[in-house]
Amino acid sequence: MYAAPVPQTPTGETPVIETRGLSKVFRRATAVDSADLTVRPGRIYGLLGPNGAGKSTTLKMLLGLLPPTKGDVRLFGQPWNRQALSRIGASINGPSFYGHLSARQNLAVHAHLLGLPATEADHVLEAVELTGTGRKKAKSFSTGMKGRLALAIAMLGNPDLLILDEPQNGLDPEGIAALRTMMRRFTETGRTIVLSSHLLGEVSSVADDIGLIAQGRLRYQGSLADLAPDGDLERAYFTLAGGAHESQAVTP
Ligand SMILES: Nc1ncnc2c1ncn2[C@@H]1O[C@H](COP(=O)(O)OP(=O)(O)OP(=O)(O)O)[C@@H](O)[C@H]1O
Repeated sequence: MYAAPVPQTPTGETPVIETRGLSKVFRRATAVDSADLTVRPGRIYGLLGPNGAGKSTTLKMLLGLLPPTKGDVRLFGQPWNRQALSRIGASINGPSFYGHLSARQNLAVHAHLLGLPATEADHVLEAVELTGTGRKKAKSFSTGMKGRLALAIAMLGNPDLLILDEPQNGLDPEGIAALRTMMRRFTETGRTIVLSSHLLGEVSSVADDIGLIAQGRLRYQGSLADLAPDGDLERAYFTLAGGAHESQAVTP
């Protein structure tokens, strides 16, 4: 395990996530190659990269869903440990819920599984503005509503960190704007979000910091403003990610 003293960011805060040499090899294919991530508290960190860049694999390793082949992960200043997961809410691999249950019933089931009071369900339902869905079954929700429900499930238990894999997928501009507002609200209290996306425009509309990954390697990490001081994010992205012809980056 990575056993260096608790590292700090230039501003002196302990990172919420810090990885060193994080790598994942599937058979002989390297999906993530020596990634050194630093995620600061209170920030929205956008993990950006083309399809197949290694974003989901990275998030899964942070959550212990995949064992790293090499490298270390620290969460909240401590070497990776299961207890830290109780401080993390996550939505990976798209929304997953019981289709025959309402939003509130879904949340009540998840709250129960987490040992939380049922009132917690109402709390997150309100946070994602799904209180008006009543008895409507989740299977008949629109993509945007399903996205909100997935976010609500991840927010149960008042986590300090949200890890969201492509939360903007399938959302219309209104849904993306609503998600942005919910995410901003979440981080206003010093909490942190890591989200992945291959959509440059959507990440740039919400993220404070960017980790740009391509072919498993972290090509850039820092503030969104520093990624493209001239304001041309698309050019910066294509330069770092390896060229428009290879990349799936899309601006809305
Ligand atoms: N379980 C697995 N077994 C073998 N290869 C895998 C597995 N999971 C991912 N990969 C490979 O690892 C690489 C990175 O995949 P990953 O899903 O992390 O990319 P991504 O950046 O999340 O892509 P996308 O934006 O398309 O979701 C890809 O080449 C993928 O095919």
